[in-house]
Amino acid sequence: MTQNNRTLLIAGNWKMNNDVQAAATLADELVAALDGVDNGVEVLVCPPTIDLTTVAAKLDGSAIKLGAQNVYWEAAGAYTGESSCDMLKSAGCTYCIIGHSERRDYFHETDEDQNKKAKALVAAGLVPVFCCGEPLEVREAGTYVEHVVAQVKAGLEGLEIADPAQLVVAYEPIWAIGTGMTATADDAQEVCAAVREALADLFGAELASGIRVLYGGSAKPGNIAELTAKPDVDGALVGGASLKAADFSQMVVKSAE
Ligand SMILES: O=C[C@H](O)COP(=O)(O)O
Repeated sequence: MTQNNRTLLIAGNWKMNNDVQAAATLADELVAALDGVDNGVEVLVCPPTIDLTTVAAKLDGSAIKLGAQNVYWEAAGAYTGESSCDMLKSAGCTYCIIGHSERRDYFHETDEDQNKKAKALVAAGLVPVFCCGEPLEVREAGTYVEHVVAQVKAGLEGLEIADPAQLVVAYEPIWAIGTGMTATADDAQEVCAAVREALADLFGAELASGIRVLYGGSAKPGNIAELTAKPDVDGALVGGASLKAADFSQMVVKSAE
């Protein structure tokens, strides 16, 4: 638990890594590495869509949750290459990442797209892990808080939740993703606190105080404890370090120390 009574969440985003066999192996390794770890930290892995059912079978009986990396908001139909909320649920998912900067940059996804995805996920009973974060030029211009708050408000406007567990937000400064340039814990705290204020504007202070806000961007075993020690950082969305069971499981342990 954090000092604010929110359950810490350590989430692994495998991105486009691991074929079905490699995903099965990593899932087995994770289950083994986390066996007996009972420190109150919630653990989530988000493999590529093609790996979901295989990983779900491997996680069965463990406390590790399953999430997807993308979703389409329509229920069914002629949307080649896409997966619906119900499809993700049928594969065993309870969470889904949306709005990752890689989706926004490489696949031209907009705030409006994230808004439709968030609403479809919540309506289906899935929890969006809504990503936001600024590029380097915005950080250097000093307008990063405004940038991130605008993303949160546009992406989550009109979303209806009754329980804080229905939503997770991940602050991921783009300049820190996969670069080894981790934001300092103070940087993370500053923006995560601003995200929580934006959530209070959207959903009211009480709900906002229970919504988990994660940090993402070169989070690793060596810096996770410092990050989660901050009052508004409720865990991490982990890319590279989630691909090694030893590193990821160490992060689960260290996040609560
Ligand atoms: O979704 C995860 C983030 O993009 C962070 O990736 P990273 O830990 O490899 O920097």
